[in-house]
Amino acid sequence: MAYSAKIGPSILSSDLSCLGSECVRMMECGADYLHLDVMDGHFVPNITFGHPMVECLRKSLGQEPFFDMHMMVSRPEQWVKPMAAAGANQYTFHLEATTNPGNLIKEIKESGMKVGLAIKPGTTVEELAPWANQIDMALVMTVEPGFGGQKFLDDMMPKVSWLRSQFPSLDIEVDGGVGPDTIHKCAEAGANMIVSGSAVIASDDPRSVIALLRTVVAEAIQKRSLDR
Ligand SMILES: O=C(CO)[C@@H](O)[C@H](O)COP(=O)(O)O
Ligand SMILES: [Fe+2]
Repeated sequence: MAYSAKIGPSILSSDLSCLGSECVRMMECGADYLHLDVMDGHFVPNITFGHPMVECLRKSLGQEPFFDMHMMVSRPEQWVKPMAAAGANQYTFHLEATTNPGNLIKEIKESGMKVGLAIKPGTTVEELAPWANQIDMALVMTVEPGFGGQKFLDDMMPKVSWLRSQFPSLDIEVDGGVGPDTIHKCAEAGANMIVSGSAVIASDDPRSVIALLRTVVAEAIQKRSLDR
C-alpha cells in the first residue's frame, strides 16, 4: 500500500487579493500540498487564474509547496508547457475536456509533471479506468466543478470505493464539499488525497481542521491494511 493521507487546501475560497500569504498560511498550518483551481469560463461557468499567477506563486513561495493544478479548462493540451514552465508539479485535467487522454498523459509526463485525471459527477468511473495505470492520481469530483462552498455529493462514494478496490496503490483525490462533516465517508471509501476549501480556509483554526482530516484518513488507511 504505497499511498498516504495528504491534505491539500483549495485556495479558491481564500481572499484572492492575498493569495501568496494565504498559501503560506496553509503550508504553516500543516498542508501537504496546495490545490490550485484553474477555471477558464468555458469548461466551467467561472474564471480564476492561469499560469502567470502560478509563476508568481512559485517565485514567492519557493520550491517546496507541491502545486496540484486542477485544470477546469477546455482544451487542456494548450496549458501543459506553460504550467510546467511556471512551476506546477501535477497537472490534473478533466477526462470530459479532451478527445485524446492518452496523448495528453504522455505530454504531461514529458514536461516533467505528475498526471492527475479528474471526472465530473456525471462521468462514470469505468470511463476513467482504462487510464488508471498510466496516471499518478484520480480525482473524483464530489460537486459539479466551478465553485467552492457547495454541498458534498454522497453518491460519488461508490466511485471512490470501486477505484480503491481495482487500483489499491493509486492516489485517489476527492474535491468539493469535503470537511470535518464529510471526511469519514471519503476515508472509508478509500480516498487518500483530500481537497478542502471553505472548511479549512474559513475556519478559525485551520491547523486543527487539517490535522483532523489527516487523522481520519490515516486511520482508514491503517484499518484497510490490517483487513487485507
Ligand atoms: O474544484 C473545486 C470547485 O470546482 C474545488 O477545489 C473547490 O474549490 C473546493 O472548495 P470546497 O467545496 O471545499 O469549499
Ligand atoms: Fe478543485
